[in-house]
Amino acid sequence: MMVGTPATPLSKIQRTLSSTPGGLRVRGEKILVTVRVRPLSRREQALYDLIAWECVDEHSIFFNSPNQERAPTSYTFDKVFGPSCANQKVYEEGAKDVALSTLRGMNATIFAYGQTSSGKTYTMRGIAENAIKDIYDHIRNTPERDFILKLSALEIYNETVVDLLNRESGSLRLLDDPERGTIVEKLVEEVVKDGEHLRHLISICEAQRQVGETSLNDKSSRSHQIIRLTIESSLRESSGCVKSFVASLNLVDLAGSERASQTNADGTRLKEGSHINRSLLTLTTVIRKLSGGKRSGHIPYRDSKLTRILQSSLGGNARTAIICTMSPALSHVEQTRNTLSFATSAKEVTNNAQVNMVVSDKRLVKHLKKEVARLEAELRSPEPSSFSCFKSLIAEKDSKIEQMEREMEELKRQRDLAQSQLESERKAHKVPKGLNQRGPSSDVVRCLSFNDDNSESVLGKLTPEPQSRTAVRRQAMVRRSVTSTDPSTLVHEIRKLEQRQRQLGEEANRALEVLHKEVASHRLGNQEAAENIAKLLSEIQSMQVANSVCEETVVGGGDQANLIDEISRFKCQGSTIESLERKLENVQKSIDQLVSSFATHEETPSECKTTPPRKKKILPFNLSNNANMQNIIRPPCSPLSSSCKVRENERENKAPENDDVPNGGGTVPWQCRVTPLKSDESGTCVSSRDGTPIARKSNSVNVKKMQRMFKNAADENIRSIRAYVTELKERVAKLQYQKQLLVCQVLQLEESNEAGAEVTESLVPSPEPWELIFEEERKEIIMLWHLCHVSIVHRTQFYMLFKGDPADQMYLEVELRRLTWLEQHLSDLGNASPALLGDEPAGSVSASIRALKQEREYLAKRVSSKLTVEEREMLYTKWEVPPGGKQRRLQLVNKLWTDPYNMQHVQQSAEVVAKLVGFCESGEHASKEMFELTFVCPSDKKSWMGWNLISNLLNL
Ligand SMILES: Nc1ncnc2c1ncn2[C@@H]1O[C@H](COP(=O)(O)OP(=O)(O)OP(=O)(O)O)[C@@H](O)[C@H]1O
Repeated sequence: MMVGTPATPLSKIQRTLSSTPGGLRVRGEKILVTVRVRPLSRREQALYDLIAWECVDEHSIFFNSPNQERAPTSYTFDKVFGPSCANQKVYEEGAKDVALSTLRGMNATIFAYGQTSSGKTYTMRGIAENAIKDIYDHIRNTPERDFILKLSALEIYNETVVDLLNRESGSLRLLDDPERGTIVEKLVEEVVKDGEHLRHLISICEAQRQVGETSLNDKSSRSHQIIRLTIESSLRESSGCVKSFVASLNLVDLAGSERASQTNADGTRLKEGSHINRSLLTLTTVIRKLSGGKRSGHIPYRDSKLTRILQSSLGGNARTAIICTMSPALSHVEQTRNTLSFATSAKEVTNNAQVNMVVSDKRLVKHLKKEVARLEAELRSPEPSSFSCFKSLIAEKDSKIEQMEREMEELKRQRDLAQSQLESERKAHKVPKGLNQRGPSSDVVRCLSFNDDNSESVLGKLTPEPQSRTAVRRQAMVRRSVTSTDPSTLVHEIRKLEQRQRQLGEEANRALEVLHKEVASHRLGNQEAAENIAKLLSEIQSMQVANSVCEETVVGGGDQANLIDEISRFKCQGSTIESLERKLENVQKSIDQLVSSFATHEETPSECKTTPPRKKKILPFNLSNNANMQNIIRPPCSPLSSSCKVRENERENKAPENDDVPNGGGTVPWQCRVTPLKSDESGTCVSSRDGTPIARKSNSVNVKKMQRMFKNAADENIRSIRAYVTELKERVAKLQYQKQLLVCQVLQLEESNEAGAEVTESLVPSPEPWELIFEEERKEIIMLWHLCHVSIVHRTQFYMLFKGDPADQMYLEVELRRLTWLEQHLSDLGNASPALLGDEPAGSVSASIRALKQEREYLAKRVSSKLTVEEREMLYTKWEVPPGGKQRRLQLVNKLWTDPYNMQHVQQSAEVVAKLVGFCESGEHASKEMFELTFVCPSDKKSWMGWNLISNLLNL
C-alpha cells in the first residue's frame, strides 16, 4: 500500500491579484516547492550504494526500498527534477517565475534546502546564473524604465553574521526596523554596473564563504549564504508623478542539514554542525508552524538569525520558491525523508507578496516643504497663551518633518535614477567621433597629444571627460596594460627610447652640419635670399648647440636606478626633444622663405623673358622610399650630390638591427663623398667646393644659362632639404609619441602601486561588456580607415579577421592607436601652409589617395578572373552598376568601402574584396599577428611590423 502526502498541484495554489494603493498584491500564494534528485556521487558509487528513489512523474517521487524493508512512500510536489535534469530546466520550472517578480516590484526568495552534499550549491549557482541573464535581458528589453541594481551578501556562520563583500567588518548586528523589518547593520550594498559585474561580485562572495571538508563533501558549505539583489525601477512620466518599484531577490544557499554521525564530525565541524542544525531546526519549526495556519500561534522567527533575516520571505511580503535537493542513495534515506518532510510542510506555507510601488508627486513634496516652512515660522514666534496649541504645533511639525524626510529620501532616489537615465541616454546617443561631429581633422579622440610631453597633461588627456566613454575605455585599457607590465620591462623600454632619442639627436646634428655646408655654398639670389640664408645658418647653428645639450642631458641613470627615478629623468628630457621639434619647425619655415625668395628672384622681368616659368619639380614626401632618400641632395656640382647612402635601419619604419650599436659612427643618411668636377652641356666645369659657382670663373658667355641651371639646382636642393627636415620632424614626433605612451604607462603603474591592487581595481571604470567595446572600436576604426584612405585590402583583412573574440582586443587597440596617429599626421599636413607643401595640397594624403586608386584599379582587373559571369551580374545589380555602362568592373570596385557609417555596406564590401583577393579567414595568409603592433619595445623588429605595414599600405 502506498502512503502518500496530499499533493498540491499548481492549479490549487491561490493567486489572487488585487489592486492596492501601493500596487498589485499576490494574496495568499503558496510557496513553490520543488525537489531535485542528483545522480549518485562517485563516493556513493564506490561504496556500492543503492538507488532508493524513483521519480514517477514530473510531480512525484517514490521511495522504493531495494531491500523491501520499508513500505513504499510517495511524495508530490510542484515539480520533481530527476538526476539527469539540467540546471536550466530547474531554473525555468522551479525558480524563474518567482525570481523575475522582483522586476515587477515583488520581493522574491529562492532557497536551496537539503542535506550536506545533496547539490544545494550546485543548484543555486545555476539559478543565479540564469536569473542574472534573464534580469539583464528584461532590462535591455524595457527601455522605458530605469533600473538600479544593488547587491549585498552575507553568511551566517556559527550564528554570526558576516558581510561577504567586506569580511573586515567582522560580526554584524541585526536591527529591527518598524517599516523594513530586520535589517543588517553596516552591510555593504554595492551598486551593480552590469551582468558581468554582478557575476564578479557573486564570485567574490563565493570565494569568501566558509567552506570545509566533511566525509560527505570535499567542499561543504559550512554557513548559510544569502545573496540579496535589490532592483529599483522607475517609469518617468510627464505628469511629474514618478512610479517606482523596489524589490529584493534573495538567493539562499543553506548549509547542509546533517547528522554528526554521518559526517564523522568532531571539533570545529561538530560545532558548525550544531549551529547549522539549530538554525535549520528553527527554520523547520517556523515552516511547520506557518503551514499549520493561524492556529499555530507564535512563530519563533527570532530564535535564529537565519529566520529573522528571512522573516519576510516566510509567510510575509515575498514570493518564495524552495528547491529541496536530495541524494538518491539508500544510505541517506533518513536525511532525505527529513528533507522531503520539510518540503511537504513548506508547501502549505502561504505568503502575501505585494508590489512595492512608490508613487511620488513632486507637487505634493513642494507643498509639504512650504507647510514645514510655515510651521517653523510659527514656532519661532509662539503666542505665550496658547501652550497647548504650541505643543500640537510641535507634534504636527514633527510628523510633517518625518513625512518630508521620507519624501526627500524618495527625491534623492529619483535624482539617482535620473542621473543613471542620463548616463544611459548619453551612452545610447553617443555618435562615433567622426566627421559628423567636428569635421575631418578633429574627429578622432587624440588620446595622446604630440604637443606636450608633460606627464600631467598626458594623464589629463586620458582623464575621462564626462561624455567620453572612449576616453574612459582607453584609460581602462592603459590600466590593464599597466598592471600586466613588469617595471623592469619599462626601465628597459625607457633605455631603448633614450637611445633612440640620442641617435635622433646625433643624426639631426650631423644632418645639420651637412645642411649648413650646403646652404653656405649658395651665394646666388637677391638680397632677401641672402638674408634668409644668413638666418637659416644661424638657426642651424643654434640647433646644433641644442642638440649637443640634448646629448649631454639624456645620458644618465645607472642600472640600479629605480623606475620612478628613471621616469622623472626621462620626463625632464621632454623639453630637449620639444625644442628640437620647434627648431626643426623654424628651419623649415626659413627654408620655405628661401625657396619663395628664389622664386621671386627667378621671376624678375629679365628672367621671364628668357626663361618661361616652369613647373617646379616636387619631390614626393616619402619617408621610406630609399630612392628618394638617395636623391635628397642632387645639385649638378654640389659636393653633396652623389652616392648618397641610406642605411636601411635608419628608416623610421624599420627597426634597427641592433639597438646597442650607435648610429653608424657618424654616417648621415645622405653623407656623400666629394663629387669630381662635372661638365655641363657647354663643357664648362662647375664647382661649388669653394662656395663660388665656377660660372663666375668661366669665360663662357652663357653665364645666364648657367646661373639659371644653378638656381634650379639650388631650388630643388633646398626643397630636398625641406623634405628631409620634414622627415626628421616626423621621426621626432613618433619618438615623442612613444615616449608619451611610456610615461603614461609608468605613471599609471606608479599610481596603481601607490593605491594598491584593490584600489586600482575600484578605480577601473565600469567594465563595459566586450561586445559593446568591440562594436564601438570597430566603428571608430572603420571611420579612420575611411579618413586616412587606408588600403581596402587591409580593411577587408582586418574586418574579416577580427570578429569580436575577446582575445582581439589588443589588435583593435593597436589599430586604433596607429590610425589615430596617422589621422593626426595627415590632418597636420592638411593644415600646413601650402607653401610648405609645394604645389600639392598635402603630399601624404594625395599619395594615399593615389595608392588607393591604384589598388581599386588592380582589384577591378580581378573582377573577371575571380568572379563568374553570374556572380558579376548579381553584384552589378546589387551595387547598382548600370547595364551597358563603361568600365563596369571599376565602377563596382569604386563603390566598395565608401560608406563608413553603414555597417551593412561595410560587411558587403568586405565580402566582395575578400573574394577578389582570395582572402580566406582561416588561411595561412590570414594570421592575426600580421596586424600586431606594440609600442612597448620599439627595438624589437617583430613589434614594429605594424608600422611597416600601415606605412607601406599608405606609401608613407
Ligand atoms: N544535479 C547534479 N548533477 C551533477 N552533480 C551534482 C548535482 N548536484 C550536485 N552535484 C555534485 O555533488 C557534489 C556536492 O554538491 P554541492 O556542493 O552542491 O552540495 P551541497 O548540498 O551544497 O553540500 P554542502 O552544503 O554540505 O556543502 C558536488 O561535487 C556537485 O558538483
